[in-house]
Amino acid sequence: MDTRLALVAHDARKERMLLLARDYIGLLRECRLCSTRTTGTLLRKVLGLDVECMASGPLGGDVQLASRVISGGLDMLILLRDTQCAHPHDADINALLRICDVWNVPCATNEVTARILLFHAQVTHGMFPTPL
Ligand SMILES: O=C(CO)COP(=O)(O)O
Repeated sequence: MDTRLALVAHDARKERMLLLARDYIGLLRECRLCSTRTTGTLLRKVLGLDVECMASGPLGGDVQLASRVISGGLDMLILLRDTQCAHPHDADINALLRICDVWNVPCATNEVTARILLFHAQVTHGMFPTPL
């Protein structure tokens, strides 16, 4: 499977991201992974995953991921969002989520939806419905 998957977690969700990634480690090893810098570094160090790192979120990493969606280079986004505080780059986060909707890229912003998407990807080998 060659699914191109972006994994991003705000600080308050990084622990949950690691647990989620550990649960799906077999699937993730078969995907092409990219992340914002701090999330990606953690996934590399703690789980040994091969992750391409963009800039950190506050430094524009979400915008880099949005650009990748626009150029057709991303199949799925998991962005575990911290809803309890404002972020200096809220505009970038909203842009990334909007661009996923514009381009019909499956996108999860909470852990339960992320698990549903990963389960689906596992069962279908990364096949998502194509819009008509
Ligand atoms: O802020 C983020 C996404 O909006 C995450 O960035 P980091 O992975 O660099 O912490």
